Amino acid sequence: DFCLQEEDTEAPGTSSGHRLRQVVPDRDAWKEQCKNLLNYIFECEDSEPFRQPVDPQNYPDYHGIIDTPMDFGSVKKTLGEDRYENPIELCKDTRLIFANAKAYTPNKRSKIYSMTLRLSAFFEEQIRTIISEYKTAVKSSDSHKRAAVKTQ
Ligand SMILES: COCCNC(=O)N1CCN(C(=O)c2ccco2)CC1
Repeated sequence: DFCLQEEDTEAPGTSSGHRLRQVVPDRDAWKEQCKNLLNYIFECEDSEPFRQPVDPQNYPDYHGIIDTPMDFGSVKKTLGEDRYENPIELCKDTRLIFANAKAYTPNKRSKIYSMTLRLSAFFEEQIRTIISEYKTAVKSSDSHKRAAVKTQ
């Protein structure tokens, strides 16, 4: 892992001349990665029933069965408004979309429910790397903080 050398705590380009270029994992990269993943999901036909909230006019029993409705439009809006702290929170909301469809569907062969099976398989494949890289970046930035404290 990366740790700060003595000279790294000084301002860049100090009297010590050139400095080693630091490669530090970016702990904010997950946001753009999730934006791109959501855009791809929005392009998928399978996401069509899940891009906006259910209209109770069309499904009067929906809100009696589903306690916490969720849809990809809401997830995208929350992300865009910086109301997710990390990709784990976004993953939790997205899994709610799939769990709601499984809870509401009258049977597991329904068209709408079958769309969530393909969509969730794809989402889980993609989000695992985003979360893994985020957790690595957080660990690395924590070690940077510990190293910096040591040098003070
Ligand atoms: C064009 O989209 C409008 C908003 N969505 C919507 O009305 N839905 C999506 C949620 N939903 C189900 O998960 C479901 C499972 C089995 C039958 O339905 C009910 C239908």
